[in-house]
Amino acid sequence: MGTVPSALKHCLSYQHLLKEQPWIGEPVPPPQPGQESQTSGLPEYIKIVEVGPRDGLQNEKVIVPTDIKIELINRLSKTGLSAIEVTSFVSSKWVPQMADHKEVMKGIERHPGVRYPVLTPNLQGFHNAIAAGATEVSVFGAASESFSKMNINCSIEESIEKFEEVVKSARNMNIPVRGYVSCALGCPYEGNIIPAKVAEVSKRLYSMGCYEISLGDTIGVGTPGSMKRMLEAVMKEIPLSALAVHCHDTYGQALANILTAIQMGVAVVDSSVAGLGGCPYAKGATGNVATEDVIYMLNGLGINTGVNLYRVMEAGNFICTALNKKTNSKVAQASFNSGTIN
Ligand SMILES: CC(C)(COP(=O)([O-])OP(=O)([O-])OC[C@H]1O[C@@H](n2cnc3c(N)ncnc32)[C@H](O)[C@@H]1OP(=O)([O-])[O-])[C@@H](O)C(=O)NCCC(=O)NCCSC(=O)C[C@@](C)(O)CC(=O)[O-]
Repeated sequence: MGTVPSALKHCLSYQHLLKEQPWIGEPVPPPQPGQESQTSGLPEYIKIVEVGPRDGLQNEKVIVPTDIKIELINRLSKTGLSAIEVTSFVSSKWVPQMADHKEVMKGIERHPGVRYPVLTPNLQGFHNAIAAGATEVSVFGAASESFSKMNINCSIEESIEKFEEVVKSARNMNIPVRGYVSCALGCPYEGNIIPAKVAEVSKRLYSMGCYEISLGDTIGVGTPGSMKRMLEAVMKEIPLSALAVHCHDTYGQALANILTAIQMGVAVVDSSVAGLGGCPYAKGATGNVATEDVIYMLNGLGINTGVNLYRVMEAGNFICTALNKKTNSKVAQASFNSGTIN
């Protein structure tokens, strides 16, 4: 901390913040009957979908040991999160980091009230996921032809056909399917993506039976302005209650974009512990918005997430220590710098 005045050091101390402003670390209780909501027009509850174990780790150069992945998920399961994306049933030639999908899926402790979705690009991935014990899957499409080709080796149209097969099989087995639309605010190969294309792909995924559509700013180029325009287009086609946002923080806009989305009524936010992440097929894209930073912002807005910020920070500290890297969470950095978390 060097020459930082002790008063500021005190302010940065997470434990002091916790003592003095309990709303920072603890989920906000729902309003009592007759009590006015603190959120003034914003959703009262936001579901956080933790994507760290999958999106966060998939781009790590060095293969993360399976037991570390399992331990991370087990720790995240104790934070109050209700959805943790565990792994991807994709080709290990394409994404070597996810090659241990079966072992991870079988190795984790399942906590009541927590869902553990996994990515499945096609029927092969779906069957492998189910055999490993998955009870929820996600298909992942894109609003950019070039990204679709680079990421899953087929056109958007071909991907929709593969996803329909997955959704049909999943329906027969009562397995919920989530749908991703990548490049919702820009593409690493095509640049600008028009909102109408995002709306079109989202509508197709929703119509085929995906219960939730996660709109991915894959390379983190969006701004509150482009987020608003894109959501306005998508909301004409899909109920607000079925939308999620998935923001990478490459240009430092993720929290502002998320705030814009929740001001428009979106109540599901994807994020990654310690801000880990990136997509192997979106060069230069940095991690997802950090879960810690999203919870800190939502706690400050009086929005309930049910997630304990302190425990997420501990999980973040665990994975950063294991990976020997610095956290990307500003909230965790502030706390580490003040010496209260170690
Ligand atoms: C989709 C494929 C498999 C097509 O890959 P392909 O080469 O076109 O597949 P194929 O059907 O021609 O089969 C070729 C080989 O792959 C195998 N194969 C085929 N399917 C599977 C499977 N499911 N699991 C395991 N193996 C599989 C298949 O068995 C065969 O093996 P071989 O005979 O050569 O030994 C490939 O392109 C792939 O694995 N891509 C992965 C891409 C990926 O995981 N990207 C990162 C996740 S997306 C993301 O991060 C964005 C997101 C979701 O976070 C939102 C955002 O930020 O925007």
